[in-house]
Amino acid sequence: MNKKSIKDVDVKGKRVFCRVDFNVPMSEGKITDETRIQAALPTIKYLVEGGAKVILASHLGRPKGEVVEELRLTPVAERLSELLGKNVAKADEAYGENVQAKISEMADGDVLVLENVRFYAGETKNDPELAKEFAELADLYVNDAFGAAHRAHASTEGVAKHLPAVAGLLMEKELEVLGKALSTPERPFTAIIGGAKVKDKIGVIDNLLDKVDNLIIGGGLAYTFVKAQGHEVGKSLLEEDKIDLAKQFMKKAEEKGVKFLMPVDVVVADDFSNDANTKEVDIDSIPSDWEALDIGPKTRELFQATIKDSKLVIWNGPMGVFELDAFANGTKAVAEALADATDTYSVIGGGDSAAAVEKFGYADKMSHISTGGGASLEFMEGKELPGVTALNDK
Ligand SMILES: Nc1ncnc2c1ncn2[C@@H]1O[C@H](COP(=O)(O)OP(=O)(O)OP(=O)(O)O)[C@@H](O)[C@H]1O
Ligand SMILES: O=C(O)[C@H](O)COP(=O)(O)O
Repeated sequence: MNKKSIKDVDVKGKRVFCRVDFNVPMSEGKITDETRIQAALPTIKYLVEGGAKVILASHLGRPKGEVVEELRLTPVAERLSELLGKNVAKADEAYGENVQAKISEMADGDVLVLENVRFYAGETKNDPELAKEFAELADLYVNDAFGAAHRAHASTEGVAKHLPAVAGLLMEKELEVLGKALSTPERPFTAIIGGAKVKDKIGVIDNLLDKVDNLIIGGGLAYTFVKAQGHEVGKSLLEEDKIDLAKQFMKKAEEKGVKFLMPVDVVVADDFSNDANTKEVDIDSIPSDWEALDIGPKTRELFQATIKDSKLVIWNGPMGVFELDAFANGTKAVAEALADATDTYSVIGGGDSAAAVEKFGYADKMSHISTGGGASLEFMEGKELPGVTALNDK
């Protein structure tokens, strides 16, 4: 990585404004998945042990510039305190006099969690005044929020203009793993792209076609490709305006010598529910009033065999509606194959695929699960991440 990290600077006695991604799923005031808090611990511990005054900033949800009681970071600060085994202070604001006063009382190694930065309208607008307010609080800026690095916001980008700005350990690891995978991949290199819409994956498919040996397409977006191949898709997800693009992608794959793998059979249902009537059909036999909600058994085998023969696999997006048990087998089969393929370096591109791997109990068998959904997708598209660009070069 050509950006400075916390290992390149002295943190002792410094007030450190550390942007983390504590955007965790919550239900009735309880954290339902603390992966992102766990993922931020190495940097927080490094700063604590290094004698910094650790000021943590994060967003939670999308409160749109207003205080939303359910989106306060208080439960996160409480959980962090348990995980660190030490007192963690919490501010009810993210800058200003009260926060300054709290910081002035901090001893080296103390931790303070600021309030949700998205309670201020200036955050998502990347307001320079808000960025300056954040900078006023600290001597050093650390960005460990890989999950929010694709956002040019005041706490992810603007603040870096006013302070020495370096990456945290999670940020560094994410960039190293994803960067290495895309620049010097071990081969055969396979990308598995699923999820709901072609529209969301155009950039990533286009960029990966320049890099991979095999491209596997599954999930709801596959049916636009199936239609482009000339098959009927019934009531399956279809983006009519992307059929031509799907054809172009298949042509590009052929020109580049990329093996393009699509579902050869599917599980169709007469309703979008666990109780629907279902059947397995070949890809050229989707009934007109049924929808394909998962890949079928032959496809599972085909995809699993390709995974087994790969040295590196990047996976983004489920193969079917994995939230419903009746349509989870395809996604489960991919997760299982990755878990079994001990010689294969497996990179899970965050979001729903990460949730699926967790759900099926294979998380600890994966080589790397990214904490970024949108961020990892933009990285795989080859886009610059503003939160990374803003950091100081080595
Ligand atoms: N065949 C299908 N028909 C309808 N929906 C599907 C199908 N296959 C998968 N999905 C749905 O796609 C959704 C996931 O796609 P989406 O593009 O939102 O997430 P993702 O690809 O994991 O991206 P992110 O990383 O941003 O979460 C899931 O909710 C899943 O149920
Ligand atoms: O959950 C995420 O992907 C990140 O925390 C970014 O959140 P956002 O999409 O609300 O900016």
